[in-house]
Amino acid sequence: MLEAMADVSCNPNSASDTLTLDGIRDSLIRQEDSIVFSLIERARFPLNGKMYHHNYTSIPGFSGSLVEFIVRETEAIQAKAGRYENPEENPFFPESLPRPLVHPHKYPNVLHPSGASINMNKVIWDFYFNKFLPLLVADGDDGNYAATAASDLACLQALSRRIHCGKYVAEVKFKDAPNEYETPIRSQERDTLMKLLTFEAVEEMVKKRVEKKAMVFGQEVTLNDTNGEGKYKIDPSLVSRLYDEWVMPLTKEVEVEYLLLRLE
Ligand SMILES: O=C(O)C(=O)C[C@]1(C(=O)O)C=C[C@@H](O)C=C1
Repeated sequence: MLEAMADVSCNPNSASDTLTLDGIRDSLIRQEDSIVFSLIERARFPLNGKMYHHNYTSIPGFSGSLVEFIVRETEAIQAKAGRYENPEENPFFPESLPRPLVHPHKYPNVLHPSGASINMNKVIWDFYFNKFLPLLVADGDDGNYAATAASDLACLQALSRRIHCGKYVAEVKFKDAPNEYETPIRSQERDTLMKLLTFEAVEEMVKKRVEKKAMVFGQEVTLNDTNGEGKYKIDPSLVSRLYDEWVMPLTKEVEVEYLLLRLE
């Protein structure tokens, strides 16, 4: 019998669920699995660099890279199916997305309304393609552009969802200690807010855990006892670096942005 698993979403499932820091941290832990698996999938392909060049494709009526074309088109289909009605989801190309065609699901929204204006996806796009991806995958071109772009999008969506959960973390931290947060919010002190919401010991645990997950999920599984010792599908220390340099700093950036708008 399957036991109930930690919920992957930060948004409560029903209006009666209360937001707690422990609950959100459990969701962030579960999302680590999705992120590590998506990176393992992307690493099956080489860089396939042509996909990212602006002038490589000549798609009628479209100007941009092939990966941008695929992401825009996929987001448009997913928008029609209601993906962005969920307050946890943020599109990479929010301009002119089609309206949902399906019956709307009523997502409880526990966030302050200004939270909806925070979208860090341009920064996520930039670090993912320009800094992180070349470290994750081998050089080369195997021509599997559509499949590679689909796996890039899976990574981007998993990272974006996790980073934007910063809105929920900030909401719960504010509700737990409004007196501590109100003064720096009123005087718009970013550095004070950043210090208040940072827990270094938690960050150290996150880095260690994601590195371990990359080892466990990315090992070669064989039927003898060796299990491909020491050979991993992605470099475990790179996953820890991903969290250290980009995922956690951007989550905190989302938290600060959210708090700065919290009393509007
Ligand atoms: O768990 C928290 O309190 C968070 O704010 C999340 C998070 C993270 O991104 O994992 C970010 C900041 C804290 O320093 C610790 C962890």
